[in-house]
Amino acid sequence: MHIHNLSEKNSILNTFISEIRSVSIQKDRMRFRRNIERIGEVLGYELSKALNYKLVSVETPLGTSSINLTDNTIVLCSILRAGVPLHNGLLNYFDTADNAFISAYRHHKKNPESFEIIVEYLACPNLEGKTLILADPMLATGQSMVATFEALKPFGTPKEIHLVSVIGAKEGVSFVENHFDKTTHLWIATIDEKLNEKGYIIPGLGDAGDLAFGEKLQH
Ligand SMILES: O=P(O)(O)OC[C@H]1O[C@H](OP(=O)(O)OP(=O)(O)O)[C@H](O)[C@@H]1O
Ligand SMILES: O=c1cc[nH]c(=O)[nH]1
Ligand SMILES: [Mg+2]
Repeated sequence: MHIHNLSEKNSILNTFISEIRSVSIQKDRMRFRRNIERIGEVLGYELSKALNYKLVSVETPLGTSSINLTDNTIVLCSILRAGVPLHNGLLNYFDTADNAFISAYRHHKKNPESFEIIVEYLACPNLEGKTLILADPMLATGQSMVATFEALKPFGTPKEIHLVSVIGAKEGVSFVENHFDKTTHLWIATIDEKLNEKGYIIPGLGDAGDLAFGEKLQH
């Protein structure tokens, strides 16, 4: 897998990452969502450099200009709920993309330290020969990303796959590395050291879905 960890180079992205991590700033829910969206825009811009381009002509009022434009047919799929603001950020740049949504959540049984991933809702176009962008801001154990990909398989075989995430744990990155083809790209804002016993990324940011949309009741 090609891992693109954008934190390896300093940029304005660091400001957005620090704000979603900060225990005081992250409480501003609108700012939290907007920062995830802004990170989606930055990741989308970087990802765009790996797409295919074709020379096209554009008529201006005064002449003709030639420019390389991407000819990838993109399907943008994000994992509910926390994926929504990241999806919006990516869609701000890939504005003609087709879109897929899937729900994947951790279902805790009696023991809060063990959970399974439940996939319930899935709306997806044909993926055959498409460029699939699979987005989820948190790559903790990596199980949601892998369960989602398995659920998408009946919709066709994408030509290329780009995973997009904001914060990953080393363990989750290795997990997806073992489950996806080696041609897959991972575009990630930063990678943290470890997970705690409940599967939260340390230091991470807490619960991205709750920070973006409010706490949910377990059912
Ligand atoms: O890599 P994993 O260990 O699978 O964990 C990551 C998943 O956890 C979060 O979702 P969560 O289950 O909290 O649902 P939510 O988005 O509804 O809050 C996050 O958005 C990922 O989907
Ligand atoms: O640290 C984590 C792990 C999974 N989901 C989150 O929102 N945060
Ligand atoms: Mg989720």
